[in-house]
Amino acid sequence: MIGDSETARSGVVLIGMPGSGKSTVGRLLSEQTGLPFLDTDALIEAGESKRLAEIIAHHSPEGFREIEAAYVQSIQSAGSVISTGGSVCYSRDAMQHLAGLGTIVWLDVAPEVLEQRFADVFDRGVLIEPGSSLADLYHSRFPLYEQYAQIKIDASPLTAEEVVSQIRQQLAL
Ligand SMILES: Nc1ncnc2c1ncn2[C@@H]1O[C@H](COP(=O)(O)OP(=O)(O)OP(=O)(O)O)[C@@H](O)[C@H]1O
Ligand SMILES: O=C(O)C1=C[C@@H](O)[C@@H](O)[C@H](O)C1
Ligand SMILES: [Mg+2]
Repeated sequence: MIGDSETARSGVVLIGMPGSGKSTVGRLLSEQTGLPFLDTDALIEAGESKRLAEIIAHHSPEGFREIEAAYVQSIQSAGSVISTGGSVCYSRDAMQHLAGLGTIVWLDVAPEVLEQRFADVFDRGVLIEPGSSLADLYHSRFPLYEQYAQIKIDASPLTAEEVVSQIRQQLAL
């Protein structure tokens, strides 16, 4: 667990698997609290003028991770709600930077639930080895999300509104 300064406490950084609800919950939390909202996937797409799936298709997984880490480390907005991409957990530097911008909240959603949320994980542009399942990805990323999270929400049985409510309760927002 890293990042515990006063500045870090003023914002919220959502991490977790693709489809765990980071963008949905982040937008709702921003609407309810009035904190500005930033989605790192949108930041990358705007900066590269391409859709994520296209960017991923044109780079190696390591290449995409470097691009993502550079965009994330360019963010200066402490005190915002920041929804990240699921793969940001691979960059220690990016995670350390995020820890300086807000409390890191992990939306933990079981792979069986994630599978119901999108038909084809490969269409979505996720960094997953061909032949691997969402469950494989979940288990390989679990220790990374766990390492960086300051708060973990067991979000599998919750609606997006309930997740927002738990975050607001835990952070007194
Ligand atoms: N708590 C929830 N319960 C049910 N469905 C949800 C919940 N949160 C999000 N969803 C739905 O799951 C899908 C994925 O959500 P979302 O795009 O917010 O995930 P994400 O974590 O931002 O994914 P990515 O890492 O790909 O950006 C959307 O269709 C959204 O409406
Ligand atoms: O979990 C992942 O591997 C990804 C999730 C998306 O949010 C994007 O950041 C990108 O498509 C990779
Ligand atoms: Mg998202």
